[in-house]
Amino acid sequence: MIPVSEALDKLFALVRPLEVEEVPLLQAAGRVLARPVTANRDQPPFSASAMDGYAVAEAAPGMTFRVIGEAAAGSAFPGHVGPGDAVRIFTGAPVPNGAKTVVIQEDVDRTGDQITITDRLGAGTNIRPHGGDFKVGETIPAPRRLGPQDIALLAAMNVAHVPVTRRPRVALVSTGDELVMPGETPGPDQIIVSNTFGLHALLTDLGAEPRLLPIARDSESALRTVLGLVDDADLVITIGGASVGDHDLVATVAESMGLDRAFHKVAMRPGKPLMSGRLGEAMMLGLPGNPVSAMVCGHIFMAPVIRAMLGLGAAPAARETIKLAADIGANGPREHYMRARLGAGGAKVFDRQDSSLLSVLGASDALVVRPPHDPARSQGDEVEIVRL
Ligand SMILES: Nc1nc2c(c(=O)[nH]1)N[C@H]1C(S)=C(S)[C@@H](COP(=O)(O)OP(=O)(O)OC[C@H]3O[C@@H](n4cnc5c(N)ncnc54)[C@H](O)[C@@H]3O)O[C@H]1N2
Ligand code: MOO
Repeated sequence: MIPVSEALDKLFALVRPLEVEEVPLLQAAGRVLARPVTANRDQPPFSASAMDGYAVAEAAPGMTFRVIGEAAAGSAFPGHVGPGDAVRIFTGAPVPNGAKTVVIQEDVDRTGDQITITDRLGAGTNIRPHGGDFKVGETIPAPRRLGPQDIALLAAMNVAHVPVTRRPRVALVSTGDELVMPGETPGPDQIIVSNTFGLHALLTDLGAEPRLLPIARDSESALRTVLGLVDDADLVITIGGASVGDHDLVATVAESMGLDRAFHKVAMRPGKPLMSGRLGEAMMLGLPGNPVSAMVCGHIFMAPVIRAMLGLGAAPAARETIKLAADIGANGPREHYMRARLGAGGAKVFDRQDSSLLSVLGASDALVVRPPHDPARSQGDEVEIVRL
């Protein structure tokens, strides 16, 4: 058995970077920007009014002006604003030549084409300077996962096609005679595939492209057939059949198909029978079948691998330090990822930690990470957590 940190290093060494593709802006949300993108225009491209009102050269309470024209968003006033002139202006309109300030209409009395500034004059010019948001040559740095705000900025920069890292294609293979799909009617000794769907959701969240392959029954030939369907996947994830039982065939079959194994078994709880290697053109990750073990391995190993494939760097799941809300006992020889709920008093570790309990995992929002042989800890002690 190797420690979690060593397993992660071996996984990162197996990752091959993915190509860059250009996608239309509307498809870029959630994708990873692969190259810095540069603005090829200034925003705003002219000094613009921030308010509806009157553009003048100089403003003070009591001053009067003659309105000589109008500037609206999309149609500038072509002339010059001299002393005594005012141009009716609307938010977003180019500020006309000669105007130095915009007086908001609430601070003006108007009669015909004559305006008088009242004594309520507010502070500031109400003018957004040319290039005040961004200028030609300013960049959005890469790599970064593009959120809605980035998409708005890219649009303003007039970037219609965005260079992003291709989504990793991930094949999910469930193994076991006992498994049926959600919605089916299970036999008396069958259960429903669960963690495969949880991993599918996690992969979608991470920006990967997951595919469910048919469930592989517990025979070498069935598993070989399903593994033969992985096609062009970048990552093949098997679930179950990773341990030492007579029906745990994943290592045997994958090796017979050419798996170049990097490791099998990690000193962690849950997740001990994890295995990985390269299988043809794909990277393979063999997860334990116990539902919580598979999901914990999803967060601790699969998610960092997907981020590395996307070019976001080779880093373990982010940890934070937080206080314990109640005492916990000593840990054994494996790094333990304990299901816990965060609250005002800190992290409360659940009493029941069996790796089959999806209801406990569902009630958890963090994993408290206990180093091997960590002694008993008391309420108020600081521990490391990984948020779920
Ligand atoms: N003698 C030993 N027995 C076990 C050991 C060991 O070291 N010595 N390790 C235990 C640990 S730890 C784990 S974790 C499990 C992992 O076993 P497998 O990866 O071989 O998983 P299975 O035996 O196929 O399944 C375990 C459990 O999970 C259920 N399962 C499997 N796939 C799914 C799925 N996609 N969705 C929902 N549930 C699934 C399966 O029905 C079993 O109940 O081995 C221990 N045993
Ligand atoms: O490692 Mo197993 O994953 O403890 O249940």
